[in-house]
Amino acid sequence: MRTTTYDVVVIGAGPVGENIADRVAQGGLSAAIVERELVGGECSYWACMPTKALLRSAAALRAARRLPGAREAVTGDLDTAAVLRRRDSFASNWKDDGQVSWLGQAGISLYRGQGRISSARVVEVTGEDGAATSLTARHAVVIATGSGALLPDVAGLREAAPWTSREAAAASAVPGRLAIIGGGVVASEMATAFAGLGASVTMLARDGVLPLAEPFAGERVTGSLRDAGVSVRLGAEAGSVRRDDGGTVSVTLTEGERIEADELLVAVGRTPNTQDIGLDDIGLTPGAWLTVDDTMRVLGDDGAPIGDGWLYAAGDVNRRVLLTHQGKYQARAAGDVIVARAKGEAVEGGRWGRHAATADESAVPQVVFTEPEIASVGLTAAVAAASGLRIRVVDHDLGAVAGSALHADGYQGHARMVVDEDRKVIVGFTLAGPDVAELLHAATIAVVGEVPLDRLWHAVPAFPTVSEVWLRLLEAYGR
Ligand SMILES: Cc1cc2nc3c(=O)[nH]c(=O)nc-3n(C[C@H](O)[C@H](O)[C@H](O)COP(=O)(O)OP(=O)(O)OC[C@H]3O[C@@H](n4cnc5c(N)ncnc54)[C@H](O)[C@@H]3O)c2cc1C
Ligand SMILES: NC(=O)c1ccc[n+]([C@@H]2O[C@H](COP(=O)([O-])OP(=O)(O)OC[C@H]3O[C@@H](n4cnc5c(N)ncnc54)[C@H](O)[C@@H]3O)[C@@H](O)[C@H]2O)c1
Repeated sequence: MRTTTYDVVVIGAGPVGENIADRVAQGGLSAAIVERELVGGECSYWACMPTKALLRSAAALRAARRLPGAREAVTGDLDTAAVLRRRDSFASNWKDDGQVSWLGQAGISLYRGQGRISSARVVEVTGEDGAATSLTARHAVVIATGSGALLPDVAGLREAAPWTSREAAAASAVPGRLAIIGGGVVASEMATAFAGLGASVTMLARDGVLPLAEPFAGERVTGSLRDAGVSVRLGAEAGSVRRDDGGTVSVTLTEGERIEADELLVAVGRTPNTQDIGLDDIGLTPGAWLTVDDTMRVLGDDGAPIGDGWLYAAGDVNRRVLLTHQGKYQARAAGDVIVARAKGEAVEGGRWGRHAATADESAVPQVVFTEPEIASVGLTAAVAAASGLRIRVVDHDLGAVAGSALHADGYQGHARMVVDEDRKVIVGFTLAGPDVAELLHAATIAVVGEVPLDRLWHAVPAFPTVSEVWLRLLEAYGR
């Protein structure tokens, strides 16, 4: 077996693995990355990028139709084939040459194949041809293997060959009828996308729509999905599934009703890609999420770092936050701390230190690209209250802001800020409305910076922008 030594070996070349390898290379260490599919991972080819491309054209069309003058210029329907072609290009036609050449420029060595930890600091790579290579890491091995779609234990589901988010994101045609099990982020975005592309969609949202967001977010998305013709079945649970010889899928609900569709998308969460990466050989459980400290070092059952601290895990696989931008934030912390430890430099792993992913706890931004868009950061009122904070919730009608009225006739939206009354800082912020995504970062800065409310009065939103909602919220709060 060929054996090579690097300072750092990363398993998984998704957005997180790529960023860690880049960070350690920039810090002067040598890095190898192991990938079994496409360099770029889930986000580039089957998740963030293609799904947002599927959503964007219909959103632009809706926006034009909200505006007199522009509305009259819209004379046709959405061109589905053009949307799918644009999606293909955003998925780089499922080819990774661009990202492979980026790795080369960054000085990172790529090994294609399945990576498996065979002993402390050693990763064995098995290529498609069965040939094995052994990579030894002088300083650290990083697991950045991501996650895959979770299939719930529903009778007949696997045999019915359902779509997961991968098949939905890469669909080459729009099914006439699409049933969706789930009510979370993937289910809501894909119901929006496929309804926009002309499918007749039924959504089985057992636990509600966007149940982890502020309640008004799920209510508004449910309302607009229904307006778009989606049958949103709150509380409905799939009992069994069957696909007949003609290809029709039937989902029998636990209460007995049968729903028929041409395709069935399952979107009920994720499972970690840790099944076959050698965890058993180092005292960890295959198939389990990995637990890490704030510098992304993997912890054993005893709460202590594995071995002398040579093993790290970042991104989806550690379950802290299943989002690309947050995984890349972890990657910057992990990459930099690996370099610092290798060079014997001080580690700043305390709260908000440069080597700690502190924001994962309570300052995570997310945009759900539904209609309306849901943009949020930090804690919901319910979570903040449950965590023992003394909070005050301030709400404002986003449509009542001059900038919103100009943005679109009949603009409907809502904004909520959650204030920690003891510290007089914002701990949560949620916006629901057309095109609110780009408003989010101001709220993220307020939450991460713990900007006192009396200072926020001096951050004056420009007139007439939708951001003026900040002033209205402060006025409602009072000073
Ligand atoms: C439908 C969908 C839409 C999403 N949209 C968004 C969005 O809009 N914004 C956002 O922030 N997040 C979004 N996410 C979440 C985002 O995709 C993930 O958080 C992100 O991809 C995680 O990155 P990662 O590098 O940890 O893992 P991944 O992207 O899963 O990459 C892991 C890589 O490791 C490889 N790998 C796994 N095991 C091995 C092994 N043993 N050997 C070698 N290689 C291996 C895999 O092939 C893969 O390339 C979405 C997720 C889904 C499912
Ligand atoms: N725009 C974005 O940021 C974006 C878009 C898509 C996905 N993502 C990320 O990808 C991850 C996966 O998304 P997801 O939607 O699969 O997971 P999710 O955790 O957001 O939602 C899963 C939903 O399925 C429900 N559920 C669980 N088991 C069920 C069952 N047996 N039957 C019916 N419903 C069931 C849950 O209550 C939950 O509401 C998320 O963590 C999300 O953050 C992000």
